[in-house]
Amino acid sequence: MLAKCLLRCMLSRSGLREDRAVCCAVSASFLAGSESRRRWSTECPAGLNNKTLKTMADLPGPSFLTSLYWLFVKGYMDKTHAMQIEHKKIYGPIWKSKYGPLALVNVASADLIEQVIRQEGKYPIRTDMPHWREYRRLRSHAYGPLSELGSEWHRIRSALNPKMLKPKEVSLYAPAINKVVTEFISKVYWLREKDGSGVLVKDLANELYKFAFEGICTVLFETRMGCLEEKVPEDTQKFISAVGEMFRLSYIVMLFPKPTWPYLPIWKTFVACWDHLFKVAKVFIDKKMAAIQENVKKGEPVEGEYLTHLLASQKLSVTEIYSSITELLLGGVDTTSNTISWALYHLAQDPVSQNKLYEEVTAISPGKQIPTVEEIGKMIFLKAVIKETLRLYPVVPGNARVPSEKEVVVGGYLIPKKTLFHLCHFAASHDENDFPDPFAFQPERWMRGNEKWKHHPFSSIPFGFGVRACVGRRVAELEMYCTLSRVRTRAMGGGDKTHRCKSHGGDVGDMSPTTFRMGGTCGGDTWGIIPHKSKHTFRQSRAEHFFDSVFNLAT
Ligand code: HEM
Repeated sequence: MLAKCLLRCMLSRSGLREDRAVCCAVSASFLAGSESRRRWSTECPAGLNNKTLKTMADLPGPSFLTSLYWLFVKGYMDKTHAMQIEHKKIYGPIWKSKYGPLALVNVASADLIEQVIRQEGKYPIRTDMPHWREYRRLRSHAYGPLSELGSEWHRIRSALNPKMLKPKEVSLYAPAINKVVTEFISKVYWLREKDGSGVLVKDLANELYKFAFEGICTVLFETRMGCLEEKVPEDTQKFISAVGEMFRLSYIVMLFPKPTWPYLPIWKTFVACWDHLFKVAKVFIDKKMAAIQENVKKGEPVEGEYLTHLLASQKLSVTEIYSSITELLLGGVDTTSNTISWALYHLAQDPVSQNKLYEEVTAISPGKQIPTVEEIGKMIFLKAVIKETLRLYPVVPGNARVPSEKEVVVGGYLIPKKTLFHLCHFAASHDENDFPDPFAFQPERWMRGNEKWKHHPFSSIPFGFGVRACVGRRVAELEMYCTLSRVRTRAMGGGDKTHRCKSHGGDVGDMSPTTFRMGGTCGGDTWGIIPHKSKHTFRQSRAEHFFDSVFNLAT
């Protein structure tokens, strides 16, 4: 049982954001796929048959005790993404990890990740999420896109997808998202003025969580939550904290056998977090339903975007809508926000890229105007900055798949069905064969025509791939593009004068009236990414690192 718990814990660590949905990250042309890519979905590779294939028993990998040693003695427990790279060096791109009687197969190269995904079946499964499902059973809630499985999952996704994934539909959210961005920028100015130094925004990560939550609520409910106001409504601030706490406890709950859960104090807190998440979502959904009923009573047309459309389509029951919306809200809190934090952090460190972005944005969308969706579409470098940020700091550093329909062939090994595959995205997106100097921030890698652009299409798939990929991808991208294209920072001091790390001392260089510094206590209680000058790491514990990046607002 301990073994089973540890296994779940490992996956939860590395694949935490596996609990959060994703969309297809690869272009339509690639989705079409070449013959050589397709062959993996149906048959063994040429020249191999079941007799020449190796089996699970032939896979290299650490023993149970060795795994424990890595986690607890070598200290990789809270940085399993880094362990992916170390294990790949030792065992190669495919290895098994044993946890007592259980074994999982790790794949850590782009081509092997592709092979697994192409054989994932009609209704891909990440993991069975027993603790999330148990909560829903306890409260008689329905399952949502993150927690549902099989054909029922497919039915839910079919209802949620259209207004989330079709670029034309998603572009309709731009004006609403831009209003939130405008408020965010004003808030940054206000916080900067309010601070004694006149330049520092102390807790940027938290400001971005609030911004992202406001953004997703605007899309789903067409209602403002007031997250960016001076005094944040208690329920919404609590929602943000509950997301972090729920993910933190998710990981701990899985350390214990299921029969013990009802007796654990942390299970009670875990349940309380979910109760709050469901409660907040329900209040907003009920308000929207009442407004629709009112319109119907008055004989007025029922108009609106995401939730209105979902309710009107009647494809999901009301309880399914409660659960689906709750799970969508979860995906909107610390995904885009952490990515924006990291992007800003790197731009602050890299005046050349910062200026390149500034030049691109101001050339395509001159003046102070808000870039249109069409203009954003032309901002190639802006998109490269986000892609590079997600390559370096994938929101989901390790995902999972359980091929449930039939045995699969991966890397010349015949693997029985229902085997748990750990997709080591962090190792793949830091492979120097695909990305030379893999830890360096180089947005140019993503510019077509650049020699460095040549990488395997599965080497960095931050939103996943295929039918189970992130449902929020298009909304997330729009939100990140709108934000970065409007913060419009321009490096003025040049060199290292444009950024100093408070934790490491040193002054902050030139302080023009258009300069602001952004500090952050990072990650909070969530599996956050801590932007910090000298310590890029994924941390779970609350940390007080400041990243004091200096920006010169060129508004
Ligand atoms: C930077 C932003 C984001 C990233 C990098 C990201 C990444 C991911 C990834 C990797 C997955 C798993 C995909 C798979 O297993 O193949 C996922 C799933 C999911 N994401 Fe996102 N996500 C982001 C933002 C969002 C947002 C804003 C929402 C809410 C609108 C969202 C909602 C979901 C949901 C509901 C799932 C589960 C989908 C399913 O299982 O069918 N995500 N996401």
